[in-house]
Amino acid sequence: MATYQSAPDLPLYIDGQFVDGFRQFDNISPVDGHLVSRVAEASEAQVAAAVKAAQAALSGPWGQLSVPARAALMHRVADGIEARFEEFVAAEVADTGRPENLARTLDVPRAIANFRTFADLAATSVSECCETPQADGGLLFNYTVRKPLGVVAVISPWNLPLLLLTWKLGPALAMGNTVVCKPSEETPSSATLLAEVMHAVGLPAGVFNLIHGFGPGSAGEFLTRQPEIAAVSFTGESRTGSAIMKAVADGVKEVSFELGGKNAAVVFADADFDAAVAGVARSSFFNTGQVCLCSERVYVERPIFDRFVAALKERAEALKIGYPNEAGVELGPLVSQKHRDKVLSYFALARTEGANLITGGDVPLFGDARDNGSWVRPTIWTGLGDDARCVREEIFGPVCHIAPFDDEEEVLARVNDSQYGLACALWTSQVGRAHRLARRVHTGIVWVNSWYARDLRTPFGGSKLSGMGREGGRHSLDFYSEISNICIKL
Ligand SMILES: NC(=O)c1ccc[n+]([C@@H]2O[C@H](COP(=O)([O-])OP(=O)(O)OC[C@H]3O[C@@H](n4cnc5c(N)ncnc54)[C@H](O)[C@@H]3O)[C@@H](O)[C@H]2O)c1
Ligand SMILES: O=C/C=C/C=C(\O)C(=O)O
Repeated sequence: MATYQSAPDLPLYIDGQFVDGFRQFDNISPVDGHLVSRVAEASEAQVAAAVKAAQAALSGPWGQLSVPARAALMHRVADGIEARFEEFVAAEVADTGRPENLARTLDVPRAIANFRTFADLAATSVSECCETPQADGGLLFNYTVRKPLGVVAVISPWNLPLLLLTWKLGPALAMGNTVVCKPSEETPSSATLLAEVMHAVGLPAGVFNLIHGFGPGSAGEFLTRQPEIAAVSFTGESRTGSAIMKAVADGVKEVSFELGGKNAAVVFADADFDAAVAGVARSSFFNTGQVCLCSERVYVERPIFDRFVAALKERAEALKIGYPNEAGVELGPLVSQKHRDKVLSYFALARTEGANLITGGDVPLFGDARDNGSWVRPTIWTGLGDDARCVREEIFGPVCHIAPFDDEEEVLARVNDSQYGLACALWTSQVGRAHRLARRVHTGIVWVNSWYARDLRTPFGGSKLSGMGREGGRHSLDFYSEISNICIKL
């Protein structure tokens, strides 16, 4: 049984040593506001030291390791996470208040899979080659080799803390880079536990470094401004991506951005109704709506609109909200009071914009310690126009707006009318329509009769304000390595 009571102070991990920061900040539970831990904040000098240690490690034993040897080490990291599985569950629950079952079935298993998948992909990847006959009868033989980029800055968000940190760490390390990681200030616990696993596995000092702190004017910004970093892999808000892009522009650093979204779910009248209701309830309220892929916009074909709204209302009101270790709990709190204030500001905005409130729109009163937490109710609106801010701006909470539509061309235009382009879920029984629409939707990812079903070999990422680049499968191998072409005249 995972426990999520207060933990000890959380240190930094720099050059193979656990060290204090220049000051500490509080890590507060979103369940009931209790102090989870005090966290070391890295100074600019400590961030610079971490990057220098990572740079030095590239020319040490780590830089001499073969791909299979690195892959074997990644598997040992996965073994280390497995061995401390319940501690990782407790760490994610302590910081996010999520249901234990979610951490046990998604977050920690995916961290293990992230290391194992990219260890195996790196160890089995092949390079390109070609032969070019010459006019003089000679031959040119071209082949490519993958080299590490160097020091990679890994900056991750709070909504799936361990999953998203390891989604980057797995391929970055498997491809021979060294890393300096800056997890979100909201969720430092599982990253710190991971540092203990890395240390126990015996990664050479400087290969993996962990700094805690905030963004602007703190560890996050300091990291992006270090001249020695070769690339930044970032997941977070679109505006943060923009700030990081500016910070690394002068150095022309490589960036991989997985940013925000305002994703649509489209339900046609011919869809499996019960599957679509269950699927949209999941895609709108999963992880309390704190997933960049969540459907905050739902379009339902007019003949089933009223029936669908009623059914989704019933599902939302049946969701079990409760303590992380309660049996059957499905929804936890939002990650912080600050984030709840943002979500509540959209609840108020919706009233101003004239939304019909179908359910939710407020804070549940428990009459216990949870009233000091960051809870909101799952919320459904209808009646807003496509130009409403609540229909255009990312809210990042358990909320969706449902609108009717009449035909494919209309709904396609409305789905694509967004500054984001991350994900879309289509619910229909017509295979031809599914393929036709899927290729015309302007998002990096389209699910048909499903949502957040993942194969780690597939490209993941979005367009427009949703990001730059793709990670997943060989796309991660490509991003986290420098490819050189060697041409030999035979
Ligand atoms: N596309 C995806 O795969 C994906 C996944 C998860 C979250 N997100 C997005 O992330 C957001 C929620 O996460 P969040 O609130 O942690 O995002 P955020 O951008 O506020 O913070 C993300 C990380 O960046 C750091 N940071 C903030 N400002 C920085 C700066 N100027 N320089 C360097 N680092 C900085 C933060 O400390 C944190 O570690 C949502 O918009 C969500 O859509 C996207
Ligand atoms: O909140 C965004 C979730 C991103 C998920 C992934 O990057 C993944 O499942 O690999």
